[in-house]
Amino acid sequence: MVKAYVHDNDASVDFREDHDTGKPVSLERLEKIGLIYRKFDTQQDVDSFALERNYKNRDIVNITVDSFPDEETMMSKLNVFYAEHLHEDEEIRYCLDGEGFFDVRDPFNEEWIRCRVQKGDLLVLPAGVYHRFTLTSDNFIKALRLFKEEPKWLAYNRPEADKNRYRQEYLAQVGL
Ligand SMILES: CSCCC(=O)/C(O)=C/O
Ligand SMILES: [Fe+2]
Repeated sequence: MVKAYVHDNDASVDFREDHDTGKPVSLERLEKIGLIYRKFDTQQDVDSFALERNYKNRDIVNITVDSFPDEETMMSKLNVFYAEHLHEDEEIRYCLDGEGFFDVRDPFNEEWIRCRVQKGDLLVLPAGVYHRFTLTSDNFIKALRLFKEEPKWLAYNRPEADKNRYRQEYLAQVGL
């Protein structure tokens, strides 16, 4: 079961730390904002789930200190992932090893909901949801990224993306 909780918004502490307010977030609340969570132990289960949802492409990312030539390059990549953004396609992320934090902005009250994904955790992020990603203090994740269309990573940052068509559609879908 994924651990999800309200983020404490403490910008004075490294974003890879837990930032746990102690306020848990239920799967029902995640579903209300359009997220789907599944725990899958086998690749076959992931493949069937992806096929049901018409996913065509995938890649594997390994993000760790060794993936970068130096600390500065790593931090600049992490800062890109940590900027609040949306994508125009629904996307699946499945944790193969290590762990990471997906923070998802609750559109009803603007709280950040932090999901700690670990081996076997799968998240579906709907198109248009504002979110960000970071490694944890372990500095390692191996993740399968599944794409409905081409395997490209195009991020649209807030606030410019507020007027994006997919943002508007997302808000309508969740009832706002
Ligand atoms: C662990 S997957 C890499 C991050 C990513 O794909 C994403 O969409 C971050 O927002
Ligand atoms: Fe993203």
